[in-house]
Amino acid sequence: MPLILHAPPVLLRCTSSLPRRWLSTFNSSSSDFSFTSGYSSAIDTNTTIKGPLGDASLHGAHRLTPRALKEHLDKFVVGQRRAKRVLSTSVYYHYRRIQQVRQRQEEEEELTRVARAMDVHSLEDEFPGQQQTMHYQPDYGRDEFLPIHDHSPLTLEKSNVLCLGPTGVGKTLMIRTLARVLEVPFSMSDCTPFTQAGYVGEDADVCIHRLLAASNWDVRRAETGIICLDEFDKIAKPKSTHGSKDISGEGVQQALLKIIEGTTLQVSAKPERRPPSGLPGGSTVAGPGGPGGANKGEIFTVDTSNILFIFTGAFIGLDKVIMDRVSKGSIGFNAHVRTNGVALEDEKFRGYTPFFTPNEGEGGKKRKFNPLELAEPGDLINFGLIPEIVGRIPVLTAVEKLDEEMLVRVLTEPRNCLIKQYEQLFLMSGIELRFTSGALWEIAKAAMKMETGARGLRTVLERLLTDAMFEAPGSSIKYVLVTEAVAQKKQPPLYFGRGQKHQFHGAISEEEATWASYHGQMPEEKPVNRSYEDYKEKGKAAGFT
Ligand SMILES: Nc1ncnc2c1ncn2[C@@H]1O[C@H](COP(=O)(O)OP(=O)(O)OP(=O)(O)O)[C@@H](O)[C@H]1O
Repeated sequence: MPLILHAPPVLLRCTSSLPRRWLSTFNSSSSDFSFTSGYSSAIDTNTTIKGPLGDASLHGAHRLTPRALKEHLDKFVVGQRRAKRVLSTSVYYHYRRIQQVRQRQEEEEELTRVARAMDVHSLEDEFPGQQQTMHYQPDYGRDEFLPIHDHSPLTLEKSNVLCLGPTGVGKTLMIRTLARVLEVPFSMSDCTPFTQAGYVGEDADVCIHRLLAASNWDVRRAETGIICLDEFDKIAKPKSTHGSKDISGEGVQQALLKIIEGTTLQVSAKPERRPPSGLPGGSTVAGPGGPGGANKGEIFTVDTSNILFIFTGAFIGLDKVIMDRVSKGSIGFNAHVRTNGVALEDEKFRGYTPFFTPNEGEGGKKRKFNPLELAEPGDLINFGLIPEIVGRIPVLTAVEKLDEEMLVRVLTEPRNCLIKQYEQLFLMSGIELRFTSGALWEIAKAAMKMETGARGLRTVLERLLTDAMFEAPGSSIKYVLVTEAVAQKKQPPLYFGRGQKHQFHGAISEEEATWASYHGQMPEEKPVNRSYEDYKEKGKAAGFT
C-alpha cells in the first residue's frame, strides 16, 4: 500500500531536497505525496512492452524474456542456436536498461513539472536583496569525518558484444531482427573505411551519425540504440607496421575506445528529415540551428553510454590461433585436434569447457564444433586487437558455417525465405513457380561452393531464373518448374502453358517419387516439393510462422 503524506505548504517548499522518486508521484492538485517503500528504479517486470513483443500473439503474455526473443529469432534465422541465445540475452538486458534510462528521464521531467507547478522560488525571491548565507559551524567535539552518503541510483551498465563467424550466415540478420522487434534504432557501419581522425577515410564517429539518422534525428532515441560495427576484424593491428603509423588499425581502435565505453559526442549534421511533431521523446537539438533550423547544419550532442555496440567479423585465421592455444592445453586433446582438423568431438569439447552449451543442431543432432566458440580475450589480442578494446567487449559469441542442409532450410523455412520470395515474384505475373526437392538440394550445393554463406543462394537462384523471369511475364507460360536437372544447369527451366496444369503437377510428382526412392534413407525433414500452403504448414510445425 502506498503511504500517503498530507504535506503542509511549508514542506512543499523543500521539495528539491526530497528524493526524486517521491516527487514523481506527487499529485499537485490535491497537495498529496504518495510514495512506495520500494526503490523506484527497480525493474518493473509488469511494464508493458512497446513494439511487437508487447503483442500477446507473439509470446502469450506481455512479458519479454530472452527466451521469447530467441524464439522470435528462430522464425527468421536458421541454426546459430548459441549466438541467438547470447544475442537475445544481451539485447534483452539492453532493452531493460533502456527502460530504466527512460524511467529516469521521465522522473526528471516530472520533477521539473512538479517544481513549476508548485511555483518553487528562492529565498531571494521572497526577500529581494537578501542573500542566503551558510554558516559553518565547526564541531570540535567530533574527531571522525562525517560519512559521505551517495544517493545516486544504481546504474546498469551495458555489455557490448562481439559476434565472430564467417560471412553470410546470419550475424546481421539476427541483430537487425532483434532491433526491429524491440523498436530500437539500429545502424550498421563497416569498419573497413574507418581511419584515425584527420586522415583520409571515415571517422569512427560516423557510426553515431548513422544511428542518429536511423532515429530520425531524435537524440534521445539514438542514445539507447544499437550499433552494429561490421568487419571489425579489419581494424586489427597488422603484425608489422614497418615503423609507420597504423591509422586504419590501432588508430581506429583507439578512436573507438571512448565511443563504445560512453562519451558525449558532438555530431554535426544537416538532417534531411525533421521528426514529426508529437514523436515520443522529441528531438533534443542543440546548436545554432535549434529545433527549427532544419536546413542549417546542426550540432547534436549524443551521449553514447547507453548505446549497445555489437561487433561482427569473420576473423579469418583466428580459429588457428584458438586451436593452437587449445591444443597446448592437453596432449590427448591435442592429438584429437590434430587428427580431425577443426572438428572437435562432443565429449572432448564438453570436457574442455564443462559449463559450455554446445551449438547443437535442432532436433538434438550433433554438429561440428566451431573453434571460434572457444575464443578468449587473449586470442583476440593475439589476432591484433588492443587489450583496451577487448576489455570493453565482455560478451563473445560465434556463429557457425551453414552446411548444405541448413542452406536448404534457409531457402524454404524462414518467414522471408527465398523460395517464397521468388514464388511470390512470379505469382505477381500470374505464373506458378515450383522447385522440386532435388532442385533445392542442388541449389544449396552450388551455394556451398561459392563460400559466401546464404548469400550464395540468391546468386544461384538469380542465375537459374533470369531467363524465366524475362520470358514468362506476358507470354503463354503459366507454370515454371525447376527440377534437379535444371538446378544442375543440364537444361533450362520447364515451361507449361495454361492448359498444362496436369502435366506440370505430373512432372513434379514424378521427380519427387524418384527423389524419394533414391533418397529413401534421408531424414524426414528434408524438404519435399511444397506449395505455399505446404510451406506454411511445415513452417508452423517447425515453429516458423
Ligand atoms: N542463418 C540464416 N538463416 C536465414 N537466413 C540467413 C541466414 N544466414 C544468412 N541468411 C540470409 O543471408 C543474408 C545475409 O546474411 P547476413 O547479412 O546476416 O550475413 P552476415 O553473417 O552478417 O555476413 P557479413 O559478415 O558478410 O555481413 C540475409 O539477409 C539472409 O537472407
